[in-house]
Order: sequence, then C-alpha cells, then structure tokens
Amino acid sequence: MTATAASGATTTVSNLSTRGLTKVFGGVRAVDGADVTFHEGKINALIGPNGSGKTTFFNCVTGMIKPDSGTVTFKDRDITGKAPHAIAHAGIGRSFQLCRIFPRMSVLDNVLVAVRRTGIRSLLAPARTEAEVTKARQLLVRVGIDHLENAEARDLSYGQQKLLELAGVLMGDPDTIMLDEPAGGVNPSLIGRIGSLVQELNAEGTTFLIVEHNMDLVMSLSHHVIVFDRGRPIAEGTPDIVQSDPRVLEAYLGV
Ligand SMILES: Nc1ncnc2c1ncn2[C@@H]1O[C@H](COP(=O)(O)OP(=O)(O)OP(=O)(O)O)[C@@H](O)[C@H]1O
Repeated sequence: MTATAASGATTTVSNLSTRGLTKVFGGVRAVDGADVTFHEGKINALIGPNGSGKTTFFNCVTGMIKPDSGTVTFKDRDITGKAPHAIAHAGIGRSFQLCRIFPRMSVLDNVLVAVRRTGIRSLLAPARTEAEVTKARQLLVRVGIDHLENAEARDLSYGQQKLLELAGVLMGDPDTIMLDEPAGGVNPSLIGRIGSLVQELNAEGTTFLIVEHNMDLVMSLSHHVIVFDRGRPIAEGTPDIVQSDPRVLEAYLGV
C-alpha cells in the first residue's frame, strides 16, 4: 500500500520484507544478500531470468529452505528459518511451481487436506468438520471447478490443478499469498481465470507475491514489479518503469 504523508512524499506500507537474505548451494549464491520490500495490499511480481534465484528466494521466505544468513520479517515478526507450517499459520499461503496435489484423491478431499497440512496437532484433529466441507465447496465454486468436486485430481487439466491448489491455499485464510509460476504450462483461458481471481482476491485485501515468466500477465496484473538478477533485486517499480529500465533489458538479454 502506498500512503501519502503530510509532506506529500509517498511511503510504502509493507508487511513482508527481507534484509541481506542469502542462500548458497555449493559455489552458487542462489540468493545473494537480497533486500526486498513487498507492498502490502498490492499485487507484487518477482521476475528475472532463469536461475536468478526467484524460487530459492520464495523457498527461504516460506520456510521450505533455511537461508544461510539474513532476515525475513512478516508483520513486524522475525520469521527467518521458521517451519513452513508456522509461516503458513502466521498468514502466508503459497503455491508451488510444480503443482502440489494428491493425484488419486478427489478434488474436494484435496482442498480439505490442504487445511490439515499445518502441523502435527491439526493432523490429529477430527478428520473433517461440516464447516470445513462447506468452506471447501465454496472455494471450489470460487475458483470455478466445483463441477469437478468428485473427480480424481489427476484427471484435471494442469490449469485446473493450479486452481485446485489455489483453493487449498485459500482454506488457510492467508492475508498474503505467494504464487510460483501460476501461469506456467496453463492454457490461455485458464490463465485469464487465474488472473481474474488474483485481482478479485486482491480487491478484497489479499497481498500477492507472484513469480512469473508470462510478461503479459505480470505487466497487466502487477502494481509493483521487482526484478531479480544473480540472487538479488536490480530494479523495481511500476510495470511501466521496470519495462523501460535498461538494467532489466541487460539482465534478460545479457547485453
Ligand atoms: N537445491 C539446489 N541445489 C543446488 N543448486 C540449486 C538448488 N536450487 C537452486 N539451485 C541453483 O540456484 C540458482 C537459482 O535457482 P532458482 O531455481 O532459485 O532460480 P529461478 O530464478 O527460480 O529460476 P527459474 O526461473 O528457471 O525457475 C540456479 O543456479 C540453480 O541451479
């Protein structure tokens, strides 16, 4: 969110930021001292050439891997190195580059188990409540695949599986959602559906952080674009500003 202070200067409101975040694999500095401030209440995109460290950065923020150094702060709390379920519980939901669903389970059960993937205590709770089933069905309506409720997840198209994964993310009522390549491998009509859903949810107050290679989608959806190269941001701003930044062209084309 961007607020205008009394002086007329704009300040960024952020609930999620990193400072000096670093992850090294062998000799590769996949994330290299990244200082990133996401804009709260906005659709933020993280773009950059292949191998620039976007997914590793996401994994460090969401607890899938432990950074070697640096900090991740969410709502004024240091969440660096916390377990994924603790970070999800704090309010950050995420999807994966390669969709994570249970292929032989029904669509409805996939949404229901999503809410159970938040630590051992919830796994031991009663299998499902009526309220959870109602909520899962409402979310399937919302993402547009309620007619497939009883189908096995493996019978869905890849785009439908991405919508299913998003329904699962929404079961946790996150206020911030991180999507890793939501349009990757998805047909154009479902890309449109995913884009509309992101805009609807954002209008209701959800902050988004999206890693995406589909530039049409990024530039049409995002309020704030952060460009990664070699493990750290090299440029950021509105889509217009980023597209005309020579450093971005250089990173992509290597010129
Ligand atoms: N588990 C790992 N072990 C070793 N090296 C890794 C590992 N994960 C990532 N890397 C390396 O870290 C660098 C950053 O990779 P990462 O997948 O984070 O980039 P990316 O920007 O998400 O790429 P893409 O756009 O292709 O998905 C690459 O050089 C990659 O080979």
